[in-house]
Amino acid sequence: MNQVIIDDTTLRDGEQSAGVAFNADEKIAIARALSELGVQELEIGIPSMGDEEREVMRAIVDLKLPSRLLAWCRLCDTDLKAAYLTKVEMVDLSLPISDLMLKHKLNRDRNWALQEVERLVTEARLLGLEVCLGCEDASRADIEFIVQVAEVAQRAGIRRLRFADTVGIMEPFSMLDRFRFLKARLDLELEVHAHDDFGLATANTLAAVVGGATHINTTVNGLGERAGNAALEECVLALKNLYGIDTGVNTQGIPAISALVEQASGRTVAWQKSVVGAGVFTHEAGIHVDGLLKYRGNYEGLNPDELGRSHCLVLGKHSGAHMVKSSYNNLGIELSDQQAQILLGCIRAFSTQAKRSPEPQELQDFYRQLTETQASELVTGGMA
Ligand SMILES: CC(=O)SCCNC(=O)CCNC(=O)[C@H](O)C(C)(C)COP(=O)(O)OP(=O)(O)OC[C@H]1O[C@@H](n2cnc3c(N)ncnc32)[C@H](O)[C@@H]1OP(=O)(O)O
Ligand SMILES: O=C(O)CCC(=O)C(=O)O
Repeated sequence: MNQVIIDDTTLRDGEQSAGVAFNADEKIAIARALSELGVQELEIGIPSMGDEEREVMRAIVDLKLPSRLLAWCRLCDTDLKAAYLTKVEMVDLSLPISDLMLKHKLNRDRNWALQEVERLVTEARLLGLEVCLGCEDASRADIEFIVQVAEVAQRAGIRRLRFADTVGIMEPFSMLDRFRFLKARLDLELEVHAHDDFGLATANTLAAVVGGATHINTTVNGLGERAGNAALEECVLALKNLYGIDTGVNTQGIPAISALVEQASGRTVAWQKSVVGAGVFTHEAGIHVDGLLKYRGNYEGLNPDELGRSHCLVLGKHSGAHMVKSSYNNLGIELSDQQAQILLGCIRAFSTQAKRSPEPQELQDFYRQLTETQASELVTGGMA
């Protein structure tokens, strides 16, 4: 299995999520945190956005982080010159490569694309910049034309080709085919950039890796245009656990960076969001909790220890007697089987009505009511 380098684009495509705007301090903090986490490459912004953006990018460059820093550029002189001013090491020079976008976005044709790629890659190399050729809308492009452009670009000095599923329409089997094809035809680093419009960004990214991608674009919490990009946390954990690929990312630091980006972006992470959601290691269902109490491995696909997190077992409508006994045990109360069944009924009724788990004090109250009822029944029975 090939090695995989993460080129995280939280600070570029992540910030493109409508309504998200990081300030300078937030951009710098996120760049620093990603680098400390072990992410090897960071796409830190779009220099052509103006002086302010360039200044922040330059400030990130000045941090001298161990990660390689990239800038995103359109295929034009102004963007390239703006990128040069930031002193980043590498640019992603983006060509809308489908006939659809060449015609309907740029009003250009394939010949123009080939000439401009050759000219601008040459210029970038003369400026001392490493180049990734970004193929925007690659999923709707003629793959033979992608190869033709890549060959021209390679002669001009690119080291990498980015295949962007700009509108998020790929599915894993087609992505696998495309990357196998590109890998067979090109001797270049290959990068995948996936969007989550159909919920397949991570699956498509993994498929690209199997097909030969050497680099993957990710964003923290899956932030990004529309439905977002492939989530850093999902890709890292899936590559590690399902494919045996270590990306060099310290998984223990993932919850903290997720919280940092959640806060800076103003985009709340869903409770059940894989890996980083607050509830993804919380269990209520009786059969699962019983299984976990007996042996964690029974219901553990992803080990929360990898993230410095732990399982959380809660009482609710779907609980079973084992969890009821265990919860009361934690309060120093030993329940009989019969008591556990009665209290389970109380807990179910409470959770359905209150839409939450009972607090320890409420469990104590249920128990007190139960024992008082049992005592009075004993007395009544004795008097009868
Ligand atoms: C798929 C992606 O995610 S691509 C990245 C998208 N990100 C962003 O757009 C966020 C930041 N963008 C911006 O700040 C601005 O759009 C800027 C500074 C880049 C450009 O701003 P403006 O010059 O005002 O142009 P505007 O955004 O309205 O239009 C885009 C122009 O770029 C052209 N363009 C778009 N992509 C490319 C490309 N890859 N290469 C060359 N030209 C391109 C469009 O055709 C249009 O040019 P036109 O004026 O000749 O029709
Ligand atoms: O061309 C690229 O670098 C990819 C740009 C992008 O963000 C996309 O196509 O979704």
